[in-house]
Amino acid sequence: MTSSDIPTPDSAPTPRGPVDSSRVPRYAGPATFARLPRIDETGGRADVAVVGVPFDTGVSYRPGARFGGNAIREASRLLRPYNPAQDASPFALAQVADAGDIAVNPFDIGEAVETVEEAAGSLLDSGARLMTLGGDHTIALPLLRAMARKHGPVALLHFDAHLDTWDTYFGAAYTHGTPFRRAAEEGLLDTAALSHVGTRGPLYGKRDLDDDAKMGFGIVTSADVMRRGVDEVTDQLRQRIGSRPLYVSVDIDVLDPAHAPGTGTPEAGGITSRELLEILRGLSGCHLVSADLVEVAPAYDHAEITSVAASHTAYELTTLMTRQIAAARG
Ligand SMILES: N=C(N)NCCCC(=O)O
Ligand SMILES: [Zn+2]
Ligand SMILES: [Zn+2]
Repeated sequence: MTSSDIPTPDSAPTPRGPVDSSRVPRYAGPATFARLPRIDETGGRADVAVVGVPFDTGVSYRPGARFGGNAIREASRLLRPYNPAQDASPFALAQVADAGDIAVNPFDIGEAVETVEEAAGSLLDSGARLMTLGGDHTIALPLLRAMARKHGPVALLHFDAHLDTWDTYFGAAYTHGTPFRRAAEEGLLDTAALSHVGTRGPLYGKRDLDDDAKMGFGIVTSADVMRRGVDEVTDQLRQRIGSRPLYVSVDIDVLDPAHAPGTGTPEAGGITSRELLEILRGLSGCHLVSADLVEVAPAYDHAEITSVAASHTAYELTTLMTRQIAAARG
């Protein structure tokens, strides 16, 4: 590549947008996220790559999140191109493309983790930010490894019913309950800006909380969101994050089972989809480098409740990223 090949802010081509649902019925044709082009249809170019990771070998309870990405793509057919809550047309601001699925080994967690890290790394190297659709929460570890390689230690905003900072399950280090302990041990996280949001439910012991706090995490429980309200909570999170590179990881079980029944380890007393979407919208000043959305298990879903909530969550995250990309281009 010569220097003249390096895209400059002014030379960014007009993004190729989604299929127009006023001309082609939205239920027609194969599903990509939000009916966006596949990455091979944009010449391999994506400012934001939506990528699936069909993997659920790391779960401790109900399996099925390997089907999450495609369920979210199906539910995302109903999304529309203008996002009034953020006053933005995300798919016109930057190229968002569906990069398909990372083909990971379902029988070897260690190999799967390596494959995700490599594939995520090459998408990041191509200049894309990632909107990853899981898959179970194990995949956050290789994603964070790829992020840290590019950005250094990142701020983490983790929406989940669970801490996911446990040590091992049955002696296994790589599971969906342990990604953030591994990430902390490996120095992938900026310990001054780590937050869980929406945690609740029984733990193994008080020590779980002590260990978690030692890693640097602050906690906003689902009850805190209810008592203090979305605006106050979001202000506090934003202050903590500041201008650091931010990675957002959303486990769909952060939502109450009434809002997300289709997941493997549901816990009563969660936040609403309205609260989740509003907190995300409040992050518009933050430097969001990539995000994941995990633990959608469509076999336990009803009427696509969970995958619709997930598709809207990914839409808000994608909007945040495209707004920042467009603002940086000026
Ligand atoms: N990451 C999710 N969804 N769940 C973790 C639950 C771990 C456990 O069974 O204790
Ligand atoms: Zn969870
Ligand atoms: Zn989780």
